[in-house]
Amino acid sequence: MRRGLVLMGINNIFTVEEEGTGALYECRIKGKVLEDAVGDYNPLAPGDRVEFEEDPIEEHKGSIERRLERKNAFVRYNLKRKAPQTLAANVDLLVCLTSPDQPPFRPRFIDRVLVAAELVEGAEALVLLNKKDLGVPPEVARRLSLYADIGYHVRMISVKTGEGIADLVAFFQGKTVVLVGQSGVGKSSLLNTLVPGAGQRVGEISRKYNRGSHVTNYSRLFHARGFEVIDTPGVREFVPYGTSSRDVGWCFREFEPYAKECAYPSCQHMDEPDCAVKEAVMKGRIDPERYESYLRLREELELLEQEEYG
Ligand SMILES: Nc1nc2c(ncn2[C@@H]2O[C@H](COP(=O)(O)OP(=O)(O)OP(=O)(O)O)[C@@H](O)[C@H]2O)c(=O)[nH]1
Ligand SMILES: [Zn+2]
Repeated sequence: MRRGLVLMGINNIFTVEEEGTGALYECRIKGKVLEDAVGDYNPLAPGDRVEFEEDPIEEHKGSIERRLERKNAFVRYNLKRKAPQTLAANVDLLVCLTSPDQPPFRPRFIDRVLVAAELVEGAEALVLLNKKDLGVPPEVARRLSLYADIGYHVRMISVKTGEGIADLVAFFQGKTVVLVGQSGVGKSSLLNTLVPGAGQRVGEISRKYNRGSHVTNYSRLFHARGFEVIDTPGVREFVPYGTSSRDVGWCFREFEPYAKECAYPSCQHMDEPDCAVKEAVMKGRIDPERYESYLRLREELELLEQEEYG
């Protein structure tokens, strides 16, 4: 049995890089499901390690027999397909790439990615502002320092001028990092800086597997110097998966010390009496914008739950 690393998967065909040799195999899953991944919608993602068997006839084809134990998984809810989508596995650092302008800074998007990051066990999160060369308005700077205050990594770079890139590469050493971002923030540009030629390779792959459609709707692992980087599809909306409307408050990490003090253990921090979270918002100890993000995400998850079960 050979061992390998899943680099990407499109339409249930997985590109697996063999351990030791680095040879690439085009693999399918043997049988219908993987034993240890029963019930998963997409059982394999870039970053997964697998055992596979080489095809006896066709060179560089194979079948995946088993997924090795995962440390964690980064999952979003795919609104189009109405199903969870695992974007990456075995993640050390989730990078939410953003920009001060072009497209506009969207803190609500960041908050949602950070909620998803809280659900990736053992992974850290970095809020990474690209396009620093465009200038950083005070409101953006304030928000970034809020993220730092509540315990997330925060950095600013400019792919255009190269500012902050060397430090970023140093920070990434030894890690598997996942890039997430809205369209247009410069994700492809950053990826190309980290992994020269990556963009071109992505283009070739989409032509091969995604005939006609140029939109990359799958993630892909690349080896960079001293670290691994997983690129994910640029999305307009991001919905985290793996929590419920009732529990999502626990994914706003700065709420936690207060939430424990709420009169009701399952307090939703809305209209309940003696809600310590609301009180903290009122006293300025919790940022009102983060609280607003919470309310909106809670509501959206509730709507999705009604769609699913109603
Ligand atoms: N001013 C400035 N522009 C940048 C910087 N990085 C990227 N851009 C520009 O931003 C635009 C979008 O960059 P892309 O790398 O294509 O962004 P993306 O996030 O991959 O976007 P999608 O392909 O839509 O997912 C391009 O015109 C880049 O030249 C930067 O640091 N500063
Ligand atoms: Zn409460």
